[in-house]
Amino acid sequence: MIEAVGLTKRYGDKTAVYNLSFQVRPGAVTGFLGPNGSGKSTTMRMILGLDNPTSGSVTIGGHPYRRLPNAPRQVGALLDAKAVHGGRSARNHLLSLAQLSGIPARRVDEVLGVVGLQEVAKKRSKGFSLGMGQRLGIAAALLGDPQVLLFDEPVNGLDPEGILWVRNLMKALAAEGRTVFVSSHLMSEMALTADHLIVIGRGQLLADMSVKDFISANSADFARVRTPDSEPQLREKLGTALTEAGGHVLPEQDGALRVTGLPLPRISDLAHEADVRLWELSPHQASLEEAYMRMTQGAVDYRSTIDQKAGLQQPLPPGAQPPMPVPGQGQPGWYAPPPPQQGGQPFAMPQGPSGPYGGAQQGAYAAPGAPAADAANPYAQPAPQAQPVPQAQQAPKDRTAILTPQAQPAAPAPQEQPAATAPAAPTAPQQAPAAAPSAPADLTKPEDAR
Ligand SMILES: Nc1ncnc2c1ncn2[C@@H]1O[C@H](COP(=O)(O)OP(=O)(O)OP(=O)(O)O)[C@@H](O)[C@H]1O
Repeated sequence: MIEAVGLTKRYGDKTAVYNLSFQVRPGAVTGFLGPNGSGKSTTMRMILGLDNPTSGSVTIGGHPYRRLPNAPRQVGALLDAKAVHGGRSARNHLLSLAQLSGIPARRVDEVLGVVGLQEVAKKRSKGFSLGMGQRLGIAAALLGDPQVLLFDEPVNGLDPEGILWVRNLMKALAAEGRTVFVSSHLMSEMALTADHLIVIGRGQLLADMSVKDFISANSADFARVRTPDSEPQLREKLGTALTEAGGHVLPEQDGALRVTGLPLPRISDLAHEADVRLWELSPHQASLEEAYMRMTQGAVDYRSTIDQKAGLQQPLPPGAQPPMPVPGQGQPGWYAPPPPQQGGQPFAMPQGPSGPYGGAQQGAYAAPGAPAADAANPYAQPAPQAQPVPQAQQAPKDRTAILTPQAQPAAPAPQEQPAATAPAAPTAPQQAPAAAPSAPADLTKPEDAR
């Protein structure tokens, strides 16, 4: 298990990570989400002992990474797939890492097969595509057959088959009881891969809960209603009737109406009473992407001037910044209204000390995450029989917490103390292995070797 307690990292007057407390449990894939610059890589670097926390601590199995006995056998990571000596072949790169750690050469060939690089094992890695580089980085992470794995954007540059393979690899690793912590900006992929989510914004914890709970906590089901395009007055009429009946009505880009707060039969009845014909009346559920956007909108630092989130976000006045998310309500100004405040809220909202952003609180944790039951996914690729893990395998609901800064997204106050100096040593997980591994798990072998 990875455990962070009050983890804070400052670079001069820049607070990259502030008072982060969370646990990443074995037996589940935990997604690590946050907008650009929110502190994910910094957090991962601190977990791996590549950066010193300014305050707080993070441990793996109860020890800081640098004090772990046989760290490379216990922890594997993909942080920067480009951190490879380009003049070396893939095999020689892995071989040198293995030799540094006393890992037998046969394990190198195993992981090359696992990631599908056996055909290009003797080619220099500087000629590798982005996706091939990612595969090589994943191979390095698997080299020591570790129980704890960290992947920073592992599907970056992978083709669809590669993405599917990584998805199944993550799940298979978790199903074996390993701790899998993976960051990604691909929400659709995270929705399919992760059991649990840790979401940060501007270095602070925003949510710590199952994917399912995250979506229901940050979105609401809604109905799409369309009236005949040729008769805009009917749309107006229906909108008025629905609003008067207590519905929340917002226009969609294609001319439909997004309605919340009214059940579908009631919408149908109201349309009938208003003598408005309908071309569409359909139920919709928000996606993880939509829930994530809603949760993190106020914590986004870098935004295109022409980006209006494809109609999801209500336009702000010129120069206005969206407010930080509100606990249990997500981001104000988004089409999906807040989830029910009473009875329907699946997470706790613990209180805690104020932080530089206005108040970050420590999460509440309960039972450990349940291991996924289905260990059928092969690591080796391609993964022709791979199936998405059903929602039922998600982490238990009671291990949830939502933590939200309450005030301004302004920069934290300048710090009095100098930034901690990052250790000069490793820059990539490939430098991790240091000890001989025990026999690798069967699932890490290529299919044809089993
Ligand atoms: N060595 C450093 N010196 C100064 N500032 C840094 C350093 N490393 C990171 N930062 C800053 O800390 C913040 C968090 O950066 P980090 O790379 O951890 O974010 P991230 O969530 O991984 O972003 P992305 O999704 O874009 O990869 C950013 O504002 C970044 O500029």
